Amino acid sequence: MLPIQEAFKIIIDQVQPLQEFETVNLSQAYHRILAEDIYSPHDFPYWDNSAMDGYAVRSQDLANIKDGDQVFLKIIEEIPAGYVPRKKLSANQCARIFTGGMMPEGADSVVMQEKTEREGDRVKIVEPCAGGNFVRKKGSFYGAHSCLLPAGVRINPPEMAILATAQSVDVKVVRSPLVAIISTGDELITPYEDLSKGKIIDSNQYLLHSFVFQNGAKSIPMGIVPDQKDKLEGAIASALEKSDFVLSTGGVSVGEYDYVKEILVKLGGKILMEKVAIKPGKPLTVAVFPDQKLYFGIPGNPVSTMVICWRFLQSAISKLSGETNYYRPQIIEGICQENLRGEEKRECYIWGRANIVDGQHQFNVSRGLHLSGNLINLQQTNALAILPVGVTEVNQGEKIMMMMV
Ligand SMILES: Nc1nc2c(c(=O)[nH]1)N[C@H]1C(S)=C(S)[C@@H](COP(=O)(O)OP(=O)(O)OC[C@H]3O[C@@H](n4cnc5c(N)ncnc54)[C@H](O)[C@@H]3O)O[C@H]1N2
Ligand code: MOO
Ligand SMILES: [Mg+2]
Repeated sequence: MLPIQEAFKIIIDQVQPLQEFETVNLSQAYHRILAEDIYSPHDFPYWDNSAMDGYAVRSQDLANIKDGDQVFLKIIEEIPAGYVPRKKLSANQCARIFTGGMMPEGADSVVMQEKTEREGDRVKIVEPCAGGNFVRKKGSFYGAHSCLLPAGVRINPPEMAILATAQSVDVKVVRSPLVAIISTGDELITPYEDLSKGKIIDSNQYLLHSFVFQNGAKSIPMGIVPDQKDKLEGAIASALEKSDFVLSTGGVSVGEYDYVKEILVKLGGKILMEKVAIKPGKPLTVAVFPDQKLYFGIPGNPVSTMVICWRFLQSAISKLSGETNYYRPQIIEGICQENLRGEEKRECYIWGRANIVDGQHQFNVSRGLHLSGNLINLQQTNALAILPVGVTEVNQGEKIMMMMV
């Protein structure tokens, strides 16, 4: 059995980021991978502006105020946001200004409204004021022509805002990966068919489709393929032709009808792994084809499928997508809330939830049977406790590493 770290490295080293790009409108750029560095001709902020509602002042007029002093400044202009000031401040003058308003010439500071008292066209100020107070200086966040976003990041809400502010309305992104999904098994039916004896509903198709979508790729559903060599060979060949990655579930163990491996070899694939020291998910089979396409033969048990997705496929799809930072998922330390059992030969992943209690992460195991066929108690999982190879017991109150999903 291949250790998990080695399996992960083999997979990741095989994945080559897509080198096909397209340009999309800003409104369509969410969740895509940026394919070029973003620069802007603008300074950020664009101009000196006020961070508060108040009065734009010359700080030297207020510098010497002592306890009990009162200084009156004459208000010569009102500057709402979006208005261009017309007047320059002279000694003992100020301008009424609102948050986001452009600073007038001569002013170097803003006194917030709450620290003032208005008396007609004058304002009374009783506290000294330092230069630069509440002024957002032009270019103080980022200077014009500096790189605002590097290629290879996923465009999430903050990046959407940056693209908008840089006026990058045509965004060069990486083509979305295409991931074909095959469910293998004579026992499988769709959720729309009547459940007849001996059958089982193909839940993996739905799990994988949503997982692929969640990870920013497009799925190509290939449906259910029976355990018949010719049909499976046809489906696998067609999936390889249409997609960047192929994911299938089932048919990778040692049973008489587990045909996936021999078909992969027949179609010219090189098997990179067929048994990984992971529980659940041991018979994970990965093959590479001469055109470098990767095939993931995922064990059919639903929890095994999900754990393989979380442990290996998030990173693989991310790297394929062109994301620079593709290491997933995050692993953090927590305190185990019950006794857990591991194995001598496989790294075990036990599903549950991590919560912060008294500033510390705690791991709570999901109720119900922990078997790789029980997909029901996988719901609302946000963490899997990791018991490394040979750690057969972790007791309540002990530290444990958790994979956050
Ligand atoms: N003699 C041995 N038997 C098994 C071993 C072993 O080492 N020696 N490994 C076990 C482990 S661990 C796993 S995991 C499974 C993996 O089996 P396969 O990948 O070949 O998958 P199948 O046999 O086709 O199915 C396993 C299980 O999952 C159900 N299934 C399959 N596809 C779906 C689907 N699309 N949706 C929902 N459920 C699905 C299927 O009905 C089976 O119950 O092998 C063990 N056996
Ligand atoms: O590895 Mo299997 O996935 O234990 O059920
Ligand atoms: Mg089998």
